[in-house]
Amino acid sequence: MSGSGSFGARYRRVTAERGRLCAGIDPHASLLADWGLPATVEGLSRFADICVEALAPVAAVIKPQVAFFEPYGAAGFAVLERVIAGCREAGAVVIADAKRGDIGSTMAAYAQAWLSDTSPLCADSVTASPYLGYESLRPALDLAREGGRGVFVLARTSNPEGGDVQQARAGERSVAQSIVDAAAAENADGTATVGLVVGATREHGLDLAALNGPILAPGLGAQGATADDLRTVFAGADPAWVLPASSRGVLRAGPDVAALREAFARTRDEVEAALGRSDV
Ligand SMILES: O=C(O)c1cc(=O)[nH]c(=O)n1[C@@H]1O[C@H](COP(=O)(O)O)[C@@H](O)[C@H]1O
Repeated sequence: MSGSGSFGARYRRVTAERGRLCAGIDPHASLLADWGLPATVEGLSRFADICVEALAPVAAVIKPQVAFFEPYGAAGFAVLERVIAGCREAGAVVIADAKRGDIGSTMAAYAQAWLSDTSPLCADSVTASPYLGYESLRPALDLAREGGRGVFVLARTSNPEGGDVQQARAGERSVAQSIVDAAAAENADGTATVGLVVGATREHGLDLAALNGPILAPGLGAQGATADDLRTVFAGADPAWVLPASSRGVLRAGPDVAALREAFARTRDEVEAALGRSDV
């Protein structure tokens, strides 16, 4: 899908209106305890409802971390379905942080789960690992493009161990740069179907200038990156596409809905001030 129905067009619209910060919904057991909630599906459900109420009407992008719903089995997935639907209804773009990656024929089923209207888990986009080979993600990339959705592909992750694989040389360039280049080639159609994940926690040495798609940048807050760091880490990228993400850094302000929303707004304003705008 191209033009105003593309993922990129929708992403640009909503981030221009609501600002560039992705709010993570990561129901860690320790956060549930801090919020006075039990580590049960009822606790998870209450945590999720508070997050949706506080964040969905104000955040441009929301990223529920699937891993924290999985330990509760089918009941956890039912809560996740509610989170995804509630955030989308309130106008936020949802990234299901599932980090899927498998051989192509299996990847097609993951794509159906996260990117097809027929699935109860359908989101606006999903995170994916290209480390079974970028082309193994093809079924997800194609389905996303068809439906005006997106795939955020891991390039250079925020964790210290990521460099072992991602900074390895693949001929003239690093493995991570080869992922960036594949995504940029894919986005030549102007849809911005392929986003990247590039951690905000360290300088990455990547050339992101030709990407023409969103760059999810986790690591703000709990992992130590600051809004000011964004200026240097993403100096070579179009700031309109940079999407810093914070989960625990914002969530620690809960469970009060107003306090949570205020923590989100404060972080978003810091990010906006640090990144500046190229498109207004
Ligand atoms: O894909 C991601 O979102 C992701 C990629 C990455 O490189 N680093 C990273 O921290 N994440 C996710 O971003 C969130 C970070 O959470 P906080 O450290 O609490 O802000 C978690 O859900 C991580 O799984």
